[in-house]
Amino acid sequence: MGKEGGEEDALPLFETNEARFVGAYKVLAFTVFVGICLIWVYRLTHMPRAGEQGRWAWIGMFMAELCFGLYWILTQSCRFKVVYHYPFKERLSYRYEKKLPNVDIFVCTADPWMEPPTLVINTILSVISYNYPPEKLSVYLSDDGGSELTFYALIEASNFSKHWIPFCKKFNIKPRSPGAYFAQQIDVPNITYAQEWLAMKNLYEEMENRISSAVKMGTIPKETRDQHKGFSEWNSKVTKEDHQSIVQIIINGVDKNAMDIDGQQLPTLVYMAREKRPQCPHNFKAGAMNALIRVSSKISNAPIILNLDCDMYANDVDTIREILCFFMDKKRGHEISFVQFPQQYNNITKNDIYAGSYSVTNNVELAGIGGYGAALYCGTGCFHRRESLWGKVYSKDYRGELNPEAKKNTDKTVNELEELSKVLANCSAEKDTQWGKNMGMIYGCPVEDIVTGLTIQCRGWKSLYYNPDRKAFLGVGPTTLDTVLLQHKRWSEGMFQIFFSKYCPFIYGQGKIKFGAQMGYCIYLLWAPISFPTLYYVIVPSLYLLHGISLFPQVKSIWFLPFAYVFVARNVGSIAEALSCGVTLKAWWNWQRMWVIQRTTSFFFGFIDTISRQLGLSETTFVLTTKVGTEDVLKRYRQEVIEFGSPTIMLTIIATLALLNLFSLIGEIRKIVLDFEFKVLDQLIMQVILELLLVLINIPVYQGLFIRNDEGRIPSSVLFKSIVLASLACLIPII
Ligand SMILES: O=c1ccn([C@@H]2O[C@H](COP(=O)(O)OP(=O)(O)O[C@H]3O[C@H](CO)[C@@H](O)[C@H](O)[C@H]3O)[C@@H](O)[C@H]2O)c(=O)[nH]1
Ligand SMILES: [Mn+2]
Repeated sequence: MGKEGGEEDALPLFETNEARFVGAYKVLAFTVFVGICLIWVYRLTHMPRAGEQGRWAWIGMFMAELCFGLYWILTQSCRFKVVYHYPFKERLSYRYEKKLPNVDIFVCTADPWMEPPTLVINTILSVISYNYPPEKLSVYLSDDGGSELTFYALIEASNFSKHWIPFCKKFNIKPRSPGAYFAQQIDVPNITYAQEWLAMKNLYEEMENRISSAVKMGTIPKETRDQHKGFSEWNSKVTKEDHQSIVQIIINGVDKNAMDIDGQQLPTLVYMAREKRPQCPHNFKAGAMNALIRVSSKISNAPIILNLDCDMYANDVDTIREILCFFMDKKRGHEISFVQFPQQYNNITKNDIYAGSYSVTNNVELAGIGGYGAALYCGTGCFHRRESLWGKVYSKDYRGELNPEAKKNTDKTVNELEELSKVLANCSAEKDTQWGKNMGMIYGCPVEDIVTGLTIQCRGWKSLYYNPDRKAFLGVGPTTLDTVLLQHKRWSEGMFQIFFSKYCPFIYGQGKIKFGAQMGYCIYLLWAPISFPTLYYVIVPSLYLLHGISLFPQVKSIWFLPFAYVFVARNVGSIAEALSCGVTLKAWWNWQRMWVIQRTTSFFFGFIDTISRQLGLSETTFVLTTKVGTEDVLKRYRQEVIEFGSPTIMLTIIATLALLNLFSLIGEIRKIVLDFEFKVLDQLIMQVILELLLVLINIPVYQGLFIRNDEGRIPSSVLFKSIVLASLACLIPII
């Protein structure tokens, strides 16, 4: 190879390109910015004088538009810096195949009912069969549910993996989550494949049945129980909230007898339920992750860690090799602390009814923040360098070698390792330490991921966002409106809390991360307060319309132009962005509905809860996202019919606002038609258009209120309350 090999060695392992059309976008953004400034000028110069009707409403409109405008500016920096990375995995294999580092994979689960064990083991099976040397792979499951059923499912999965891994490798199948694999249509290339496919499918279904019946009956088959010593950890005293540490090495990868049916070595597989005591705060997922970091350091101690939620199976087989191209690149690799993949779901419907595809967030915003070297850590689908996650500060001399010989505890027996690890999973392991502060995941915030990523970046590390064509991980997206709203409430609340804390990117990150990245973070951190201008815009113009008072310029006025321009340019731009991300126009429309609904409910309550926590009135909680639904609910989801479900306050707000918009639009139309008040139209046209758009967006809400009679409609108690509330609002005297 000689000279050629030398040249080959010098080539980078990945390349980074900037997105096209950024220049054109900047021009468009500039014109919108001018438009926004003109709107502000109009509001200031045309304000009704003291004593005139509508003065206060006008000031409110100005404040709302000021907030929208400033928020829009925040969303620009990331759009100026969108980059895409391309790894060269052939170069990696060519150069480092013999020196590949060990990789630890952490999967977190927290409840066997909301996160069924079959779902969990599908994720485990998808990663245990990665196209990567098995002796270098260790998979850990953290079970915050402390459930014997999950442990049992993991034992079943370990037995199944002995068949599954050879099958995957023999036919090079994708994806390697058996559930997802058998659910897809496949072409059968030959008879051997067909036979083995069928045999494997049966094996999988038998296992699935055993697990579901164990879950249904709440008991574990006696023969399995007798086979594994681990079950002795569960006695009548063990509950989800109160139990000792349990660490069970189910497959010990260093044991030469741990083989699959083809005689190949198996990856290590570990079950962990950290100690939980009512008096000791467990810090939710962050606590689980920190326990995993410590426990794994005793068992496999790999320099690279992949973190996954239990519903996120690996969809590509070569992901580890791709991210190693980033970490092992000679020039830039050593600075990189983590590589984040987008959070994507495999159950998104064609028109994305709950806006769960995050297409624009994933393809544009996150890629753009990544362009500033500060990709956000989003909790799942993220590969970390163990050292930086542990708390190391980046220094210029750091070489970033991923030692392939990292210590594996070959000299200790499984029992010894388990006993050592249990101590590290105890509550006392963190007493008087920096865990949760400067080490591992940060505590005290419902979005531990974002704040942890930020602290890592502020220790000098870079992070990279990677969104490959074939999706690397796929999870289960929410299938009811309730779930979406609760999830977004947790997120908006957690993120606003960061903004308010010492971790505010503009203070904590000052001088440490780029200004563009500081702005990028705030797009999300300010979700909660953006609820106020939105609520204002949804409520006040419609009340004033009812009373025939105009809050916008007339069509004939020159000031009509900036409003019209900003409205059209923003929406055309946003549609173009959406279409370029490959979504349908209807999906874009559905996003607008979710945008209004989330801002007026989830984000609003997120705001209230953040404030009440600041005042010490409530504590941090973590409401798990449900990952299962009844057949009936799933059917409606597939038909893209919104599942309104139970009578919550949030639902009452949604219905009340929708009715208010409807009442004011009907009132106005009535006036125009009955009283021939066409001249009013000229004055009020913008308000009428605003109401019309809101009413059109809310059509599914009216259907849920008045037309539908399935289980997912809006309950009649909510209908009643919202009619009363909206009518009362119409009677409010206007000042
Ligand atoms: O006490 C807990 C609570 C949650 N989890 C796990 O955390 C993950 C995320 O929970 P989920 O209910 O699915 O929340 P999502 O909103 O879907 O999660 C996103 O947002 C969270 C922060 O709000 C991050 O922790 C997640 O990684 C990110 O995927 C799941 O695997 C849970 O099993 C625990 O291990 N322990
Ligand atoms: Mn989730």
